[in-house]
Amino acid sequence: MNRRTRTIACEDIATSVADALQYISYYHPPDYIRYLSQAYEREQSPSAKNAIGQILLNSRMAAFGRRPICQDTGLVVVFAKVGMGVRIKSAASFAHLVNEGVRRAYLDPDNPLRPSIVSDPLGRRLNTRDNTPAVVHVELVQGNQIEITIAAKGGGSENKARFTTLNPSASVANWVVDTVSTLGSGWCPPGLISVGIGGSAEKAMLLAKEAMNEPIDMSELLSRGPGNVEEELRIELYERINGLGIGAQGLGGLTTVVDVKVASYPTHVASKPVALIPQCAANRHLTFTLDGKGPAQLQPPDLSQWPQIGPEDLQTTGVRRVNLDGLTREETASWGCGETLLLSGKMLTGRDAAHKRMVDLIDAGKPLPVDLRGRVIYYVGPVRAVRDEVVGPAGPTTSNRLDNFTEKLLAQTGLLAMVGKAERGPAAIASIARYKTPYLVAVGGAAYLISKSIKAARLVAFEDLGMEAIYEFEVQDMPVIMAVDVEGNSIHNSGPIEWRKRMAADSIARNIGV
Ligand SMILES: O=C(O)C[C@H](O)C(=O)O
Repeated sequence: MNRRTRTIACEDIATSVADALQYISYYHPPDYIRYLSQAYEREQSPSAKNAIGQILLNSRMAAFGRRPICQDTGLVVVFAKVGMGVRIKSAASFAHLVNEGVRRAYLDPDNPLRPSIVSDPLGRRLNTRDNTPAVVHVELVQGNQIEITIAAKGGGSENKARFTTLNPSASVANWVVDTVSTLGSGWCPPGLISVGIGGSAEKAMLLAKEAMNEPIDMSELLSRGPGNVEEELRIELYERINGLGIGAQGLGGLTTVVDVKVASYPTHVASKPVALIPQCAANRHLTFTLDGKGPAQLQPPDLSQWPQIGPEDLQTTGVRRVNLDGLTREETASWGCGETLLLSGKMLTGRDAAHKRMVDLIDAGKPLPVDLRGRVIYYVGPVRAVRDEVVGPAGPTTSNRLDNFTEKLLAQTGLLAMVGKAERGPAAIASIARYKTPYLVAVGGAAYLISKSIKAARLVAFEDLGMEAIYEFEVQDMPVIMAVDVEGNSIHNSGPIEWRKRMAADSIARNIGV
């Protein structure tokens, strides 16, 4: 190893961070694509297969179009290992240099990313407008280089992070499996579950967060067999989590995780801290090294490794075409759980902040700025449009964050249907059944593909909310799956149960040699 002190220019850090964030906004890691392609081939649940197919097609389109894989372009998380033989030529802090890179990447005019960070999280929750600040972890290590692992972590999967301190004798595997079974699918499976064990509370979380960026190698591990207790746990968790039958987008199916990561660290004799963090289908991370010779040189991945899935492969039989202009309650009542619909016509958008404002207006007895009667609402916060786009990537956001507003909105407005992502909670399902207002899902992680079915976008209300404002979209053949029907039946309840049973029956059949 070269032990001379090396000087690294501040510009190299900012430029490399900006380039890396642009790169991961449109290039999935090839290992994830390889594993997801295998999951697509293997999948037997039609809805889950369709969802994985959409994620793969979206990935290829994003890579060629150099536009974000997902509308949630993430919270930037950096793990920097700074060699003690490095001198950084800068009057500013390391975090400041990273944030300069973040700012440039998110405001890049060719591929603007969605600023999703709010300051004053307890109070006014004001968007910082350039996605700063990043979360930066720095470790001093031997050597004279800086190794930076950078990730853009989606909010939906981050929301499902969990932590516990177990008794030293308790089973980590049981806690992880029980916890994953309660997470629902807002974390956008198929992805990864990463587990950190030991250290202290914050150390366990960091272990899990860092481990999820390691290469995906579950097939290799399964064929060579475990070499230590961490690897034994990885295999057990991989099999048991997939055995839950959650499947892609929680629709029920064979693949919930393509890998499980486990990292551990010595801990107190009385303790067993355990952290769990899911990684969603918008799996975005990259590691690069700076050695004083300029910014990192990032080579595009070999896109021939991306499967050639086209829209024609995603048409399932019996797709129902729906005209949103002139939609009636009789028609929405005929939609059955699990059916694929292609929506055309006008729909409104609205997510967290717009829902809060609308319900505040209802509570204050004031009129809403837009009439929701007879309309369909899509829970989305898109990326800003560029060039000839009418809207940037525009995938669904997690619907159950809006459950608290649902009863009031359905009772007061005459809304006809809702489109979002993942399961609804019991109270929202009861409201859906009470007001006969079904709930549909679009595929989380297929945002660029979905944006291509949006033919026009018009700002309608709450402009100051930025990407959270209410728009009217005109869509053509936007693919969605019926998730909760007007009787309150939910595919997110029935799908996983069905696939869990099928997998259990299959493994019984295998064990008795049928
Ligand atoms: O913020 C979003 O657009 C989506 C969010 O990441 C979510 O998964 O709910």
